[in-house]
Amino acid sequence: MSTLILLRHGRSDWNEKNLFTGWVDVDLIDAGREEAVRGGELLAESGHLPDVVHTSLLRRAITTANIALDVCDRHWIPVRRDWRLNERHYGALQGLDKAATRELYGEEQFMTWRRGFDTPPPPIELDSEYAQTDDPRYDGIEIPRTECLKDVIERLMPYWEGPIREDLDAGRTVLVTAHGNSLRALVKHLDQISDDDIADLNIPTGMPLVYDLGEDYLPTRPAEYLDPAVAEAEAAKVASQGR
Ligand SMILES: O=C(O)[C@@H](CO)OP(=O)(O)O
Repeated sequence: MSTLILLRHGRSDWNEKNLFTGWVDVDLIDAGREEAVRGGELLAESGHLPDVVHTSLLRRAITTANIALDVCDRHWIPVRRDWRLNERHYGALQGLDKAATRELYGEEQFMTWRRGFDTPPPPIELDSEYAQTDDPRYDGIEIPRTECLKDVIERLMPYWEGPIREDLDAGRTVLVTAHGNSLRALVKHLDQISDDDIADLNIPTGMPLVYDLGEDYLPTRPAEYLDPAVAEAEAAKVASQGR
């Protein structure tokens, strides 16, 4: 049996401004740094101390992991980073205001783009200021121009089945610090959630979610947020973005 801890980054500048973010590398705001501190305290208080951390290549996830691990005195553990843990690429929506987008295109289209399983938003123009063209961190990677959740699952699963499982196999407590939609993809797999039902799942910022996994790398019991009341309130805020 092994322990997997999922942690969405703390609140970012664009979460605060209600903008579609995707692969744009925005920073945490102070409240997001505080969430990361609290996340680290919860790890320490609960005794769930990571032996290794996996992060995306985006600053908000990296900084959240650094802060949380510093607080629980695990700043020294090995770090692995991979683009496959990045947020879902939001295509041409990156940089747009969520409420304005909802008003312009209507509730149904807005929710299809935001939470639909297999409908990607329109692709981003390569010369958009919010595209990642020529970003050296993605050298050698075919950068997506847009992604739906199904696409995220496809690019994430090889990383789950490879580097993350390697660490679980070695008996390590694994912390994965990533994003709302890349974690929705992983939770969909772990909790075997249907393509329709995953639309209703929202991951709160900065709150550790702990899984006990069996031999088949699936949960042996329901996963737990380390502060369930705060998790519920924060997930409701994510769900209502754009309203
Ligand atoms: O904008 C984004 O990249 C994501 C996460 O912040 O938003 P949403 O919850 O709307 O998918």
